[in-house]
This record gives sequence, C-alpha cells and structure tokens, in this order.
Amino acid sequence: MSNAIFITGTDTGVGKTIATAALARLLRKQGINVGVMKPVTSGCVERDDSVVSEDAELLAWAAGVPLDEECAPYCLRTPIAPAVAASRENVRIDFSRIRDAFESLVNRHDFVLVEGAGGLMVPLSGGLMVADLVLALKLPLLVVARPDLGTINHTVLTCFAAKQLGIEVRGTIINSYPDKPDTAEEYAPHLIDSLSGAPLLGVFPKVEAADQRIIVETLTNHLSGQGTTKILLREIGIENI
Ligand SMILES: Nc1ncnc2c1ncn2[C@@H]1O[C@H](COP(=O)(O)OP(=O)(O)OP(=O)(O)O)[C@@H](O)[C@H]1O
Ligand SMILES: C[C@H](N)[C@H](N)CCCCCC(=O)O
Ligand SMILES: [Mg+2]
Repeated sequence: MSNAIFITGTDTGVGKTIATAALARLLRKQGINVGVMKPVTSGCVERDDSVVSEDAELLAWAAGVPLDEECAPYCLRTPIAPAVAASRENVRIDFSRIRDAFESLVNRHDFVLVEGAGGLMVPLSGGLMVADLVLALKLPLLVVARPDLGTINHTVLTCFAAKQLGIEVRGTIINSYPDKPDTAEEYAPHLIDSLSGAPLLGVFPKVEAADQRIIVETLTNHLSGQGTTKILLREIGIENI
C-alpha cells in the first residue's frame, strides 16, 4: 500500500486545493517529508512562456517542494473538463506517464497528497475519468465537500460511486464552513457523517482572506490546535510515519 491519498471533491471549486495545501503544510510542520501532485490541471495560466498550474504551485509552496514536472505533469490552458481541454490542445493524457511520476514522488517522499480535477466522474482522457486514475494509482480517497444546501446529496453520491467502483473512501472533509451557519449548514455535518458510509474527518472553516497562502496558513494553524486532527491524519494513513 502506498503512503499516499487521492483528494477528490464533490464538485469543482469546493476547496480541494486549499484543503490539500493545508494538510501538506501541517505535515511539513510536523517534520514529515510530504510530496504533492496535481496530475492533470485545466484552466492553467500562461506565465513567462510556460503554462503554470496555480493549484500545483500552491500545493508545492505548502509542502515546501519544487514545482517540477512530476508534481504537475499535465497543464492545460482551457478551463473546462480536462478530456475536452486536452483534445482541443492536442494533448494525449497518458495514465502510465502519471503513474511513473507518482511512483517517483512516492519514492522521494514519506507521504504524497494527490489532488484530482473537479469531481470523481470528470472525464480526463477518452473514456477515462478521475475515478479511473484513482484506481490506476491504487489510492484511497478523501472527499472534500461544500457546507451548504445540496452538499448531502453530492457527498453521499460521491462516496457511493467510489465504493461501487471498489475505491476505498477514508473519509470526508467539509470545507469553507461559515462562522454563522444557516439551518442546512448546521445539519450537514451530522448527516454527511451518518449517511456517506465514511467518517467525517474535518470541518475546515471559511477564512476571510483574499490571499490563498494566508487562507492555507490560517487553516493549518486551526488544524494544529484541534484534537480531531490526529484522527484525520491517522485515517488518511499518517500514523506510522
Ligand atoms: N476554507 C476556505 N476559506 C476561504 N476561501 C476558501 C476556502 N477553501 C477554498 N476557498 C476559496 O474557494 C475557491 C475554490 O477553492 P479551490 O481552488 O481550493 O477549489 P478546488 O476544489 O481545488 O477547485 P478545482 O476543481 O478548480 O481544482 C478559491 O478561491 C479558494 O481560495
Ligand atoms: C477548470 C476547473 N477549475 C477545473 N480544473 C475543471 C473542472 C471540470 C468540471 C467538469 C464538470 O464536472 O462538468
Ligand atoms: Mg484545485
């Protein structure tokens, strides 16, 4: 079993990158040699004649590792499902190249966090979806969810689909939980915990900041002070490192 976990979301924009970066920073602060990977990014930015995955950039900063090709092997410009972006940009997404990069990261680090793209059923290449990549890398899953109305259905469906496909779901995280939750948000954690078939491992607060590094740092400090963080880390496989 690899010392790694795949982080998916119930949707795009739920906070996979922020949650993954906060975990990476927390591990790094605990002295763990953590690696990060964003195998496929769509919606990359052009900078100095290169195409940069801002997700991978934040993850690499959080983990304190260089942003190299193994960390972000496929960087696509078009902000759309990666299979479509790749075909428009004449790129062939090759799972064996991703697997080789992943194996190299696993060999270089104590633990590796791998962020997906969008949700579990997002097409990556031809008929292959994010779920197929999770299976190809033989990784367990952590599911990041929204806190608000609709999240119960999305989270339970994601966990259900993962299990049907033979993917082990280690747990869920609700991200961007507001200071003053409405009634739906008050009930969501308990219902997600009891209905998704996987433990709710964390409720990460919404941080009122514009700078993503400040959001990550604030979440990292929040997690460091939480008794439940030890359980979260144990469940994703950190305990024996
Ligand atoms: N806990 C939080 N507090 C405040 N803002 C947050 C938090 N989590 C995420 N955000 C903001 O929400 C937006 C979406 O977050 P993020 O980019 O991490 O989503 P994602 O699931 O990784 O999306 P994608 O599918 O594009 O990879 C970003 O602007 C991010 O800064
Ligand atoms: C561009 C965006 N931020 C993500 N990288 C890709 C999200 C693809 C979602 C596809 C879908 O579920 O309809
Ligand atoms: Mg992201």
